[in-house]
Amino acid sequence: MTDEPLLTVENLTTRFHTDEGIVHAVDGVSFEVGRGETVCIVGESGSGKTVTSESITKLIQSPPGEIADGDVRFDGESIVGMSDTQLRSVRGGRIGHVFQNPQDALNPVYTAGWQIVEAIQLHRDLGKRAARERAVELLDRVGIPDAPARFDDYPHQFSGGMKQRVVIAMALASDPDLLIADEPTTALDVTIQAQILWLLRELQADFGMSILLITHDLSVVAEIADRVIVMYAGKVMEQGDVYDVFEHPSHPYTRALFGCLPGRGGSIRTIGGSLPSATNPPDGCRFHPRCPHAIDDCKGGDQLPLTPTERDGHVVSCIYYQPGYDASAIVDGDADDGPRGPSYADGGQL
Ligand SMILES: Nc1ncnc2c1ncn2[C@@H]1O[C@H](COP(=O)(O)OP(=O)(O)OP(=O)(O)O)[C@@H](O)[C@H]1O
Ligand code: NI
Repeated sequence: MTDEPLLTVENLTTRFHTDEGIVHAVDGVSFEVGRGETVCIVGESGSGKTVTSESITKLIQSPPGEIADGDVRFDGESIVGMSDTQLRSVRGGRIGHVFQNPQDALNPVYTAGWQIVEAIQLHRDLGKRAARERAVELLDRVGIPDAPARFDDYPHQFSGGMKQRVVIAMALASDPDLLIADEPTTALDVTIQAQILWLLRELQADFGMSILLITHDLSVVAEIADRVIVMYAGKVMEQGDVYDVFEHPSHPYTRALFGCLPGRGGSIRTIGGSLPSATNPPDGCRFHPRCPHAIDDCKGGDQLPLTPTERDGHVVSCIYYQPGYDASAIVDGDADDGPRGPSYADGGQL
């Protein structure tokens, strides 16, 4: 064991080769997830959140996908260089993955209990009886009432929310060190969504695992994240401690996303205009065509590297935070809960 973070993603670059050209889905993304830490990725639809999370365990289908550059290190080992056999023991083993739609993760012809037993036995040398006991324990732990009786039920006998709980139990079956959850609640009713996210938070506290969570629900982010990564058009725009990002959203994009939070709740806001073309992204800052603060200097060169703000670990990729520029132009004059106004409401649809 070292002080190294559990997960280190460095300059991750994932592309898709399509008839329309090369889709630059994830372009030089770097971040870390510490041990026992919960990190949330937020950003509009299409910004590269899923591709980032699926690149971590090389779930990207190739072709058309390709991890063109960068490295992913998990507990000190490079995943990018792993063989398929090594990868299989990491996936669903030390890294659990919960996808958006529980339907896809469960096999309709096997009972819920059987599927969890299988997930347990895949990674642990447990006899049938012990694995069954553990499966019932897990079903109970994820909040399935009357778990011993529900063990023999088939997926269709569970409601959507209960199904997602079963999927989470499956992901926990191998005692993962990292749980990746990609919008685990989008397919569910609003009230159930909150319950599932609270469950994740409780499980994180119990199991001590790290969580990488992708969600559109900013009230959830505020509640459960330790750190937040804001992505836009394949790039990280801002990253920092959850309090810093919520109290001092610094990139104009983050400020736009957070802009219409009723109180501190709400979802990712719809911003005027749309994401740039993924095959032909703009030069300069990827957000400049939609940014009310854009100046000529934002329009050329590469996306700026993430530069520190005055808060520890809070970094932002925006020219206003570079020496010689004045960040107060972005932050001052906006309402406390972020920018509003015509420049963000030009009627564009996402
Ligand atoms: N198999 C694929 N082939 C071509 N392009 C793809 C493929 N998968 C993803 N992309 C593209 O990669 C970019 C990033 O997609 P991604 O699914 O990561 O976005 P996201 O942030 O997860 O969005 P959402 O919030 O809608 O889930 C998009 O431009 C998308 O169209
Ligand atoms: Ni996604």
